[in-house]
Amino acid sequence: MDAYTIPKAVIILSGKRKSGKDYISDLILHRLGTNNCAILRLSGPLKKQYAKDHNLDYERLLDASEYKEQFRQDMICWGEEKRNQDPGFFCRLATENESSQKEIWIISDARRQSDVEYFKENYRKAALTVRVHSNIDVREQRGFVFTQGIDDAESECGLDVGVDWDIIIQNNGDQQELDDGINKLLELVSS
Ligand SMILES: Nc1ncnc2c1ncn2[C@@H]1O[C@H](COP(=O)(O)OP(=O)(O)OP(=O)(O)O)[C@@H](O)[C@H]1O
Repeated sequence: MDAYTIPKAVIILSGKRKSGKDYISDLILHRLGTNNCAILRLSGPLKKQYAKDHNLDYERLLDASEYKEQFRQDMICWGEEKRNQDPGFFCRLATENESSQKEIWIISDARRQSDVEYFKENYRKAALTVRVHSNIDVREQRGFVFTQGIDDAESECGLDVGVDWDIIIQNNGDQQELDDGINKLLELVSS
């Protein structure tokens, strides 16, 4: 087993659409360095595993093609089924690739209670939960448009309540406030 298969820190990011999860994941990665740290996406392995199980072209499922649209609904159902059988299924897949050899993981897209529980249960001492918060008007300036069926679904609202976040990062366009949040997080990572 590789020395870093057990990470030193697992930074679990959650936030609404266009709150800045990807943006902040990149900032954290930049601060910690790619030698030590990697971004792991929970949404990535779903398509990969679906393609594998159904003998489909993974690359074509990733782009904005008709091909993907043909399978979208079935892929969503398949994902739900897998998660119902095994809530940690996609979390486990996301942490089984080369990136997970790094000693610090940034999970950039936790969406459900079961995602947070998975990492807290499996990496109890290393897990740090982070909520990225942006006001609705700021999110709208970044292109957010409320979409029924997405923004009122579990995948968007599952973590609105019920988690005692270790850190809440405010990402409302004030650089100092954002830096303060990230600095506080990095202090926890190194403590
Ligand atoms: N502090 C910031 N300064 C400048 N641009 C920002 C900042 N935060 C976010 N953005 C920009 O806002 C847009 C949305 O951010 P991002 O993609 O990180 O959000 P997200 O939470 O990952 O969204 P989604 O859930 O839709 O993937 C991006 O273009 C990003 O570059």
